[in-house]
Amino acid sequence: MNKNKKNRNKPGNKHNHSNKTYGEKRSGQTTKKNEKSQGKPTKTNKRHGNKQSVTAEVTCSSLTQEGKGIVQWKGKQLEVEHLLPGEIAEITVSTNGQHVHSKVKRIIKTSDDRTKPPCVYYYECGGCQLQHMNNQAQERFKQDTIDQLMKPFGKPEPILTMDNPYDYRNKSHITFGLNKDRQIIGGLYAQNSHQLISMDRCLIHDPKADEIWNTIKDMMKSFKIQPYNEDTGRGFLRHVLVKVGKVSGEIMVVLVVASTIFKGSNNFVKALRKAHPEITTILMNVNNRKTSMVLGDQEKVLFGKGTITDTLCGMKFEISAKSFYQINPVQTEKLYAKAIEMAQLTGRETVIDAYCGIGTIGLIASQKAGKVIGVELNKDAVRDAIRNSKRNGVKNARFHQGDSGEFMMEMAARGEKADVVIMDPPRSGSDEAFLSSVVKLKPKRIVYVSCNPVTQVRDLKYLVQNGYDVKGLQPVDMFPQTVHVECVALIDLK
Ligand SMILES: C[S@@+](CC[C@H](N)C(=O)[O-])C[C@H]1O[C@@H](n2cnc3c(N)ncnc32)[C@H](O)[C@@H]1O
Repeated sequence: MNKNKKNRNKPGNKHNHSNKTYGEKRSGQTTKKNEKSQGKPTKTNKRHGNKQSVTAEVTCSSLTQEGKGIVQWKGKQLEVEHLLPGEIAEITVSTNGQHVHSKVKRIIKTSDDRTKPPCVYYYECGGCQLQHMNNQAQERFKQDTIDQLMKPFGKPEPILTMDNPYDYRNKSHITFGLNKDRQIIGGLYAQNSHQLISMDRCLIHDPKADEIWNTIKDMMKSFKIQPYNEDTGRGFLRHVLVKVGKVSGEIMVVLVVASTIFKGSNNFVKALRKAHPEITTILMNVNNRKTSMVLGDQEKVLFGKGTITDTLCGMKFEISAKSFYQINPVQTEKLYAKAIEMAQLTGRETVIDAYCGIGTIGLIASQKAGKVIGVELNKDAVRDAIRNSKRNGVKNARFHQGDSGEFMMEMAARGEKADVVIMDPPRSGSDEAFLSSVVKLKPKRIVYVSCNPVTQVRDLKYLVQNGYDVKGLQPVDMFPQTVHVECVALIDLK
């Protein structure tokens, strides 16, 4: 599908930008001196019921943490997607009495930070938010975001960026549906919605993963497989998840389906393997619940061993469908190297690897530690961690399944000690149970790895109020083209 035509009028297409000022374009209109900072309503466009839409000329002053441009309009601060600081633009402002929504209509003065997004789906899809910024501007934006958030704790190091900031994702997740002509389409959802954007390539996915799900989409018709419809609950194939071992080349395909009966599964697997002999395992995951979660509980291996193996920091890791594994292995090696350097291990320490996933950080750290204790909620990930420990010949690591907070409380209650806690919680951050038991255990050092600096700041505040000092902060760009940024913090007992 050629979307170039459709995108011609979107911001980011340099040929579309006019350097004319608003005043030049609309000669004869009066401008008041103070209008610039307030935005200049130009005309009322439409009125539907109490919904009203106007066009206004605005100047973008700065960016929000979500990468949206901040502008002033009629004394209000608006957040406008895809607008950059210093840019002057015509925007459409829609109000319904309660909510105000604004959108770029035309860019009048373009920032030097702007680049043409290489992805033709960028302005529809919700996956990336920063493709309209060049690499330097993305780096500056992420550094500024971290510097601002971390101000109470000191100055972060320069962010570790990625040389080739595309094709990096080792995990791709695609949804299927029908278009208005009832043709099968596959793609990603538009931002904050369940509107499926039909696409054939995502530029941050591994290219092989995209080839595979496109083959699956093309096979669906001949195998009479209907995409699942969230509203009616009818249909069979909900999603395809592809995991790629970037070093090993092993590939896992997970067909997420809505029912346990997969008619013709043998022939389907045979045909898929014929088209892609590089696939090393195929699973069927049954998700028959009304949920936005991708994977369900039931899983059946249709071909291969059901896991893939990959190499990270010189160690081999087995990865299950449901286990967490960092999605950008190039940057993960930098992140882990930094985290382990911050831990300053001498070979004697007891290290807790909390929220350990498949044991990656703990097993890599075990080479420099006395003993590693890993704790993780997900059963499959713990099973992987134990297997990974054996596979790499690690003798000084143990893994436990359970809630990290409860595990630490029990450790503290038993009077056990830890020298270093490495923690890497999900985006929601840690919890008081965990943090208070860390404070009780009194490790001399905590290394906090986070993919959400906002919750990390909250947790750092708790630790600082309870006897710890933040001694180092290292941002890492694990998710180029998106607003997300990873940060690792070194925290020492005062
Ligand atoms: C960001 S991942 C980090 C995994 C691992 N450290 C890595 O680098 O691959 C967070 C992990 O925390 C696990 N998790 C979430 N809540 C948890 C909890 N309350 N207790 C223990 N683990 C939890 C998730 O299953 C996930 O594997």
